[in-house]
Amino acid sequence: MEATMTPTPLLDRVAGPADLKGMGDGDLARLAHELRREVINTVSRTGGHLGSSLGVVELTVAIHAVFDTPRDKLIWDVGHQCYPHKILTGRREAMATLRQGGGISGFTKRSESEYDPFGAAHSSTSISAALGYAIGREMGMPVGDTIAVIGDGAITAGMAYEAMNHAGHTGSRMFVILNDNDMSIAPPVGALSKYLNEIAAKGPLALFKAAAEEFESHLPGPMRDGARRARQLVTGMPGGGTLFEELGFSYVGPIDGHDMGQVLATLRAARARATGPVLIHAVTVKGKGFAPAESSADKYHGVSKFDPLTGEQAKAKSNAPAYTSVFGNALTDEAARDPRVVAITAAMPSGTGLDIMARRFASRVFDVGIAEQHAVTMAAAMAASGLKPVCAIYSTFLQRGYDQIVHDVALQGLPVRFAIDRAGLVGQDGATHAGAFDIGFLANLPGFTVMAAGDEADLVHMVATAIAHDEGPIAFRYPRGEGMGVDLPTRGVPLEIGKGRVLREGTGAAILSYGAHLAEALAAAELLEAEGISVTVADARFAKPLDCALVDRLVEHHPALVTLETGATGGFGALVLHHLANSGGLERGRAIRTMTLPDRFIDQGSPAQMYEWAGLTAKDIAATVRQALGRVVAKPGLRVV
Ligand SMILES: Cc1ncc(C[n+]2csc(CCOP(=O)(O)OP(=O)(O)O)c2C)c(N)n1
Ligand SMILES: CC(=O)[C@@H](O)[C@H](O)COP(=O)(O)O
Ligand SMILES: [Mg+2]
Repeated sequence: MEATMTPTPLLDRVAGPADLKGMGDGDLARLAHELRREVINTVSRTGGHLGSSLGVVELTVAIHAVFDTPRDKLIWDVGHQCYPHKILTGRREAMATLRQGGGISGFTKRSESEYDPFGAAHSSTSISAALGYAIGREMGMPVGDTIAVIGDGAITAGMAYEAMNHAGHTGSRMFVILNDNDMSIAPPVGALSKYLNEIAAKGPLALFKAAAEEFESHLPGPMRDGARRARQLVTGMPGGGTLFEELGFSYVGPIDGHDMGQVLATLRAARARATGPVLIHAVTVKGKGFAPAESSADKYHGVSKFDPLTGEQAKAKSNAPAYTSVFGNALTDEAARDPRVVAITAAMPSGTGLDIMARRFASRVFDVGIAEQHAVTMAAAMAASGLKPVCAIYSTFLQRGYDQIVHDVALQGLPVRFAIDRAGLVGQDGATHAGAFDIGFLANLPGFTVMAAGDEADLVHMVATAIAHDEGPIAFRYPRGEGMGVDLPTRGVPLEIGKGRVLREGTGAAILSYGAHLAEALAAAELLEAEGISVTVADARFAKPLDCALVDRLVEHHPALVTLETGATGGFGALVLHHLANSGGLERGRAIRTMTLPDRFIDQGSPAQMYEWAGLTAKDIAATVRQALGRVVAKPGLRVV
């Protein structure tokens, strides 16, 4: 393939950032060109976050050329754009394993490289981390400069302002590079995005204020003159110019983030002169240099394997609808019936399936930007106003809104509906994106109703249940990807709160499943049946209120009970044990086992691989049942005991 055979003579000379130091500016620009091809070629074979990585190629080369990493700490916000950085920092070969089981992570990760000083994957943490390192340096730790690269999407989150507010106060020397490509995963929303567009529209180097004026004198002639003229145009602006300056930062920019000359000159000037916090505003293009990415609506934010010439992506193999679209369609149906239904996403309209509802009811879907905390509190007040808000947030990102869930929703008993996608292990995004903790952290809250969909049809019913439930907060979880392909009901019917269902009756043992691993529970029952162990499989549906009568029945009629969930310890199984301990159920002499995610973070792989590592496959479930029954089956070659 032509693209894969493109020669890379400069990149071939780069074993690490030190090799960039001897290169002239022209070579650095050529290196960026080679690096971009390399990113396209490698990601075409693995899939991953392509568009964001292509947008920071010049920035990456320039930062490593100008700064002294790893002593200087380069911190990528989210880290999904770090592929060029990985290639330049000794991981070029390892890129073939990107996001694969046993391979390198799709994000920055401290354990992976000394060039990754701070792990990421959840957004908007970089400025706090850069400030933490800067304070470390000020207190005598072996740290050089600190540089945070944050996108225009990530900088919508409150945490970025908490950090800038503090950095403006400490006055610490640090650099924030705002990578403004006018895109989040979806087009960015909000007043801030509009504001950044207005600044960018003033043209290159239009605003050089405060300490930045000092940098100006260190720029090469033509840039200096342009900057000075531009600055004169804006002098007299009240308060010194940009929002960032009001927060105590020197603002430099906007610069063209793909013009290597401009980027290098700006970074060199900033590095030479900065005494306090500096924000460099670089305007970039998401998907830069790869026409299919640049011209697509999502700028190839996240792609599967693709043809590096045409950009055509590999298609999903399954024909079953994804849980996300089942949810999106079911919610749209509910919204059509009840005008009080509104939905909220934190910058993930397509990932959550709310784009489906937005196509019919645009004014009732609210994209709040990367602002999960705000999303939850706003939803609480929407509920208080009489609306029926559905907060659709991935399990892993809901963690960020936890105090709001406790304080604003649960304590006030407000009927916010939480649609929790990406429950359980998600695959290539790895541990940072696993939906591991929501069962435990919601079911421990007084007044919360907590459900998990056993299959896609049940998800439709759970959407209906949540919409009908006005008595307090309610949540339902479901996994990433396709379901079992079961027939979907034409209309969701509210479930009886706190009632599970039995799918298969047996006498030898019982499996009580909570959530979409129901399919594995059924498969385990088949395996056991073949060995003569007849198994009851029940779907709890509710972690809270727990169907205690069902639990008691299973314990009474079976010598062994195994609970199953795709969540961490302290979740559904713990609630079952809690009930049995307090009701005397544990004294009946039954063997009880809880199957949860193990007490460790599980790195990326395919979901099937990850569940294998977690010990949650159908075979593992069957083995746990056997073990509970005292029927230990030996591995081949070993004596049966
Ligand atoms: C707390 C949190 N919420 C949501 C996400 C999902 N997410 C990952 S990247 C992204 C968009 C980031 O946009 P931007 O910072 O502009 O970077 P770009 O992709 O444009 O380079 C979002 C919403 C996340 N990683 N973390
Ligand atoms: C970087 C990030 O957080 C998102 O882009 C995430 O990778 C999306 O995950 P899904 O593919 O599951 O929507
Ligand atoms: Mg962006």
